[in-house]
Amino acid sequence: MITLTRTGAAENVALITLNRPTALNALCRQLMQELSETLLKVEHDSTYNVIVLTGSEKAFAAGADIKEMAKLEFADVFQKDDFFANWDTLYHIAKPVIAAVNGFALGGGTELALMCDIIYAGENAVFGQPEVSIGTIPGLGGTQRWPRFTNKSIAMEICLTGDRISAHDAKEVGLVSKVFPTQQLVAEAVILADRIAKNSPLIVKTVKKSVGTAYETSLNQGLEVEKHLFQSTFATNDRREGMSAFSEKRAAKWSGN
Ligand SMILES: C/C=C/C(=O)SCCNC(=O)CCNC(=O)[C@H](O)C(C)(C)COP(=O)(O)OP(=O)(O)OC[C@H]1O[C@@H](n2cnc3c(N)ncnc32)[C@H](O)[C@@H]1OP(=O)(O)O
Repeated sequence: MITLTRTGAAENVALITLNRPTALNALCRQLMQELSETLLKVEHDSTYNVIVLTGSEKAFAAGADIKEMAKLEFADVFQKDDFFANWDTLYHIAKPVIAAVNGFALGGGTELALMCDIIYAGENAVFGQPEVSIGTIPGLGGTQRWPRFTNKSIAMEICLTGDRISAHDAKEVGLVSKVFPTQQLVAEAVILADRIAKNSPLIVKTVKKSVGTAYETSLNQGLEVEKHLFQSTFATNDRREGMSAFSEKRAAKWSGN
């Protein structure tokens, strides 16, 4: 249900594709287990620097698997076994993750994209949180990340109505950073991944940690974390190399330490 392809100019971009076409990439347990395993494999393989997560042209993911969920009771999801085990692996990956979203990204599909660091959308992308229309609520971060990434009014409207929004509307409200023709989307996401992958993986990881802190703390706490992370780069060879290379007018050669 998941394919992993090595790509990018330097072959250091992991293209992870959700591949369950018969159910529009609905996020069943097996798919999420495989996704989690693939993400951890890439995370621990130093030959990969950046991850691009995508689906098909028709669907990034049509949400959690409703047919699987329909059989569950409260005790199943709360106590007996954690229905969301492994679902947030994506959010804890230290390497940058770019979501390349074409087609339906509904419910858990939108929430999966919201766990990524950057969202690029194809012109046919559709985002939304339709859980309210099937008697439940977003459970993978939708009610928390929409207000942080857009604003309260947009978040409430999306989550209370279940309405879908287009790629261009998603860009307008700040959910996605760029919109591309559907067929170019993945290539554009890989070009972006290449630009990130040209930098030191060590420093890229530090940048991700610092920006991510802005969504977890107060401004003052975040500024304190940023200051310490900035200072910590002065203990790295890559910081020395980057500044020397600038002065010597040459390309930096990163050692990753
Ligand atoms: C914490 C997270 C919670 C959640 O995420 S709750 C789920 C939120 N998502 C949704 O409510 C969306 C459900 N899906 C749909 O509304 C529609 O699909 C679409 C609008 C996305 C596409 O409609 P169309 O193009 O007509 O395709 P089709 O015939 O409905 O779907 C093709 C096959 O895919 C299965 N499928 C689609 N979405 C899901 C899903 N979320 N869970 C389980 N199966 C799904 C269908 O049932 C069907 O299968 P078959 O051909 O066997 O009838």
